[in-house]
Amino acid sequence: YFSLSSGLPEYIKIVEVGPRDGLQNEKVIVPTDIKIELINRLSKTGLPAIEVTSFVSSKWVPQMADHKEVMRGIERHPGVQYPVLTPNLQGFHSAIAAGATEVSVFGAASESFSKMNINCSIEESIEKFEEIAKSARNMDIPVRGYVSCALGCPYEGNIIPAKVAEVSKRLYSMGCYEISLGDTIGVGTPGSMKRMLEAVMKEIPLSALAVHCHDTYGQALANILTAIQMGVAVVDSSVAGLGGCPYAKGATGNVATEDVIYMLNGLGINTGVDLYTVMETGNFICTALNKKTNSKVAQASFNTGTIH
Ligand SMILES: CC(C)(COP(=O)([O-])OP(=O)([O-])OC[C@H]1O[C@@H](n2cnc3c(N)ncnc32)[C@H](O)[C@@H]1OP(=O)([O-])[O-])[C@@H](O)C(=O)NCCC(=O)NCCSC(=O)C[C@@](C)(O)CC(=O)[O-]
Repeated sequence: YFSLSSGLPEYIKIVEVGPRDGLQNEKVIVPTDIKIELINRLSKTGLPAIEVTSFVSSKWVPQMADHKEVMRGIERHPGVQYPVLTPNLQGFHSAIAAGATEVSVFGAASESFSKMNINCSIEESIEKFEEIAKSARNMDIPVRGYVSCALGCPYEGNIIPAKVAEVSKRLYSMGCYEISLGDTIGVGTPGSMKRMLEAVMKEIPLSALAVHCHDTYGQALANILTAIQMGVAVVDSSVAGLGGCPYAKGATGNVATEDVIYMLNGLGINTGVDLYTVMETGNFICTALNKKTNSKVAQASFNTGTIH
């Protein structure tokens, strides 16, 4: 739904990826009860979707080894989606057995990244995702699809928009209800975001697109603004700007949920999310991890004691 006056979406759905993308790269294993409390607190902020964990190999990503316990331990709030990452049928079946009701498959627009991240080529990954999509369809489980390296790859550098469009189309055609376009290493700019989205929008309805921006080069909010000006109405973000992919060296955190909400509030766009409660949750997880928040809005508010 667009506001006629601004040309921007009236409502933006925020997909909170902090408990998964935010924590997966933390070196010290975060206790399971802290992860559960983080998700329970996030559930009370008005966020419509919270990515809980990944059903991946604990040898590859040790931080996500407690996926079953986290999935089983959280309180689920009505109206909130709790997706989990599943790279293959094995992960899908474990996720469902642990009570997951939505899954995400995660592909890439770069061959090298696909190999490094999930140990198979793009083509092989599509076959695995098709198996998941088929089983999910039979069980009425919604599947979300990620495309990593949409604006650049840590191994290959530039990625052409046509490749992003091609992988996105394959995920959409197999039944993914939404395609989240990941700027995995945060190298994109409003220019490259626009070119990439123009290519993807030729293949996929705008209503099925999301953007997932990392802030490595400080471009995330500008890139998100570009995407929403083009009509994208789903934005992934991470509380306190935690995050980074273990297979994308040097990639810093995801864009902070607090900063996205602050920008959207300023644009008069509804998210249904309470900024103050998200900031308190950011404070909770940063204290638990003994680190400083990456959210500029949280830093400013704590420094000045006010929220604008
Ligand atoms: C995909 C695999 C498992 C392939 O790993 P593999 O070694 O090729 O798997 P395999 O099928 O050959 O099996 C080898 C072993 O892994 C086990 N295994 C096999 N599958 C599973 C599973 N699902 N869960 C648990 N265990 C599993 C399997 O049971 C076996 O165990 P063993 O017999 O040796 O004891 C591996 O490469 C992996 O776990 N990769 C982790 C990838 C990951 O989590 N990356 C970070 C998330 S992606 C991201 O952050 C980007 C994103 C989404 O945020 C968007 C963006 O910013 O771009």
